[in-house]
Amino acid sequence: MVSPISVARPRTDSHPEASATGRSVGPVFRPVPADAPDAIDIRGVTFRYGEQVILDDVDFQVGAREIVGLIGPNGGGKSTLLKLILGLHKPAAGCVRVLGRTPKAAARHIGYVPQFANFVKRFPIRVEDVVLMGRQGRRRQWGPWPRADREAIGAVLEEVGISHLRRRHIDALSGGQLQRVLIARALAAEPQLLLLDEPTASVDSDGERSLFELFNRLANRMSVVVISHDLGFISDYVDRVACLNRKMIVHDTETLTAESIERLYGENVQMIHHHH
Ligand SMILES: Nc1ncnc2c1ncn2[C@@H]1O[C@H](COP(=O)(O)OP(=O)(O)OP(=O)(O)O)[C@@H](O)[C@H]1O
Repeated sequence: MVSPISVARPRTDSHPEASATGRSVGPVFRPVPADAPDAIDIRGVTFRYGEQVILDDVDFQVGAREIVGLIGPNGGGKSTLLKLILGLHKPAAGCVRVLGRTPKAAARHIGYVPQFANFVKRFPIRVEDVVLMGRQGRRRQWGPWPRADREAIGAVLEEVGISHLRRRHIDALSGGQLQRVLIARALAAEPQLLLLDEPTASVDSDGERSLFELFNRLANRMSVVVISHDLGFISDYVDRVACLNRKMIVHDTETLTAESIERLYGENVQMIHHHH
């Protein structure tokens, strides 16, 4: 018999006023309008670096307030797919729509947490300065940050659990703390769609669980796509798992099994390690 990896996808922070969709009520819960566009609608997308086909006729949809895990072997094209959603790459064929618009038009409503290895720590700046950077796209004038922005990031720091680090310089942070700072920076933009590229790569397993709980909570008010190599965690906290290895296969987590993953990739995704 084939055993499912997980069937439990509880929403954290559940509340008696949970909506008809079964979603729990988060801090700034608003019902999903019936006509809300998909957060991501990718159809027939092909992308190449030179001659190398990285994405081959990929379809991928993510609904409003859905949380989707994106898995697949190293080099399978996961980061490339996020870059297409961000409008940093253009497809050779097919169509990418984000929040009902072109990626470029949607960009300021997308929060992006890049792979940790890409972040240079040696800037002489504090946590709050990094997080305030996330407000830049909403800014109307230069000069000191208005009080409203400082208050907004106070709420974000609290939500991400790093209020106590607000005045700390970033080169004094642990990997897990810095990861939370980057998540807070993305949330400071008040995104409708949050993209996270391996946000738990440098975090221990307690930290990883608490980050996945946070992502699950955030999906009460935004759509979330999280890349991870850790199937055990991911399947506990997401609505669906999408498997990408040049081609895309999307599962409901209730039908995803270790055997089906192995069949698709010829190996256990949990055993794939990152080499950055
Ligand atoms: N700028 C680039 N120029 C050429 N090839 C690239 C470039 N960036 C990535 N690639 C190649 O594209 C393929 C897909 O890379 P991508 O980073 O999207 O994979 P991934 O699934 O995110 O992998 P990982 O799990 O290792 O992060 C890889 O073969 C990679 O070497």
